[in-house]
Amino acid sequence: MGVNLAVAVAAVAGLVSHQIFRKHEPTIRGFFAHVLLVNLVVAFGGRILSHGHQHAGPALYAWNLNLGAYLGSLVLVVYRLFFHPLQRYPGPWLCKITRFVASWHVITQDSHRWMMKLHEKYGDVVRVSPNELSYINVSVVESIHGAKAGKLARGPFYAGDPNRPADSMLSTRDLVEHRWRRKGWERGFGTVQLREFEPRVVRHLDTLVRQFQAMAICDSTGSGSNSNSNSGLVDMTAWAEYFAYDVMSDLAFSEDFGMLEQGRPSRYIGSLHGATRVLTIAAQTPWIRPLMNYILLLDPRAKQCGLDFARISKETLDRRQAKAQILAKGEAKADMFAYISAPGEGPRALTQAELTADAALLIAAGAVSTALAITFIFYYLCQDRGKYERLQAEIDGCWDGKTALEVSQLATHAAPYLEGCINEALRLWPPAPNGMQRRTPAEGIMIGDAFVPPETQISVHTMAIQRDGRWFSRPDEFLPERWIESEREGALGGEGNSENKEENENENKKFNHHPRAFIPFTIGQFACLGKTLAYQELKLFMAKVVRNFDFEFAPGFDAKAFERDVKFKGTLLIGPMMLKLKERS
Ligand code: HEM
Repeated sequence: MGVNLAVAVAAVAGLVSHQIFRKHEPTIRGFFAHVLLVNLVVAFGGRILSHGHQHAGPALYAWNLNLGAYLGSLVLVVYRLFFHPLQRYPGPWLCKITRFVASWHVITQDSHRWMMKLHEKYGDVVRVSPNELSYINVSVVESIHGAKAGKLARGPFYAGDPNRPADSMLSTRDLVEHRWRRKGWERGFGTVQLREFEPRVVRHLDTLVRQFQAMAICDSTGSGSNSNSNSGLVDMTAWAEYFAYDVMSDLAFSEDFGMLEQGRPSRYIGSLHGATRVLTIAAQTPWIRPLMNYILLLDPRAKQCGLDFARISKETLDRRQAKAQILAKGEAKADMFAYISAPGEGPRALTQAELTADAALLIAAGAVSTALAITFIFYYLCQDRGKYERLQAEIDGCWDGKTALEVSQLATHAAPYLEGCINEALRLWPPAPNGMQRRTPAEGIMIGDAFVPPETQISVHTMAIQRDGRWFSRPDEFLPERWIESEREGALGGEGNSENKEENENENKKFNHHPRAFIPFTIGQFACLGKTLAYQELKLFMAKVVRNFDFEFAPGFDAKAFERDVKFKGTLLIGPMMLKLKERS
């Protein structure tokens, strides 16, 4: 009886499931409804077949229940492997069945490397989860993220923390809502605003230089100017963070955390780092979200960090709103928040909860990535003295070190090598290395020459495309020269997949690079709003610091281990980078 029933139910369930799911992946609710349906069929069938065996009742029902759940899952597995609309896309079979594999790599914090390996093995498109595709071909970047991707909303990854009182501009998944909220933000990032903000960035750099001078070993004597036995040693990871967070809190809210002055991190950084791991895992795995509160009970530290982060963001907003009167009268300098919170053309005013979410986003989005980029620039420059000296010579030629420093002195034509160094660090280690998840619309979409069904998650994997030898020759090497047109001339044939004449010419350059495969800030409607500000900060930082100091790895610092230990937690996560600094005479 049991085997016959199992076969009959599996066949019926298979047919029904195929009809229900044939166009797209089931939602979690859909899956449970499906298991329930199979259960009903099993229970009903079991009841008929058990007629006359009254005593077997409860045991038989339990058996039916198990069988129903088992068959329901089995049918889903078979469906995902053989009948799913994405079944023809390559990928590990376990990833086709369950999202848990991808989630596991987020838990172990190595998802960026895992994704790169998947692309190496399976090629341009990989089915990384039952309902998710990752791409690395340059020809689809525009369709997924660029001008042609207007209908692609952000994917469920962005739904994030179920406990959050409101969405920030970044976590809003509604296209219309995102568009009008982003307009408010854009006002704070205009050319005029950035010019006004510039002296404030330089002021923080002056504090940093003073602190480094106090730690530096005097160049002329070679002896320490500081009695501390650690004199001359700095942790660039930490100081880059102090700089980036102080700048962002100042530009965003007209106050700074005082990290550069005090030479130690504020609680804000600790709470942000502590809170993001669980949030990233939850973002990756939608079914975990309802369980978030229970998971946090197992990790009280993460829970406390989350609460601290929310509290500090709220306090910052409260202080800023208390100052609003003064700012309105023009007695204090405007900041980004003045623009974001000003009533715009949107259909309604932002709620207090939305403003708090945006306040947290403003500092976190602005500071983390900039700090990472600074550290990686030093990571590569300290491995090659020739590159360090070339950059130093270029900066010496742009700025005398005495007059006020302005970013206009470091424009691309004047300091191309500096820009090349920044681009290479962002190419090799994009702070947000994994793809920016998008969801296909209800009618599905063409990506390249293939139709991708409705409600599928898709993205271009940033780190994998930026390290692909077809788009960047010698892809794992730090070569700032590849961004300087005159130095890209040369004999080496490229390996690029050319699509037109311009790209054929590109292939014959010595350092082949494909501008459309360089997407550290992503592109299109969700592109980074702070890109220009980020270049401004990075250029000013490098000019001030490299003009005044020489750096090398501290004795005993293991550069290979530093790189090997880079992890992913929403953004990259790196360890301390100890450098020895020396003031230039
Ligand atoms: C090297 C530095 C930076 C990098 C590599 C970077 C990268 C990115 C990326 C990849 C995104 C898309 C995120 C997503 O869709 O999930 C993004 C969004 C964003 N970034 Fe940046 N960013 C940097 C610096 C900054 C700075 C200095 C700010 C200033 C506040 C900023 C503000 C934003 C904002 C507001 C968004 C959200 C845009 C939207 O939702 O429409 N970023 N950034």
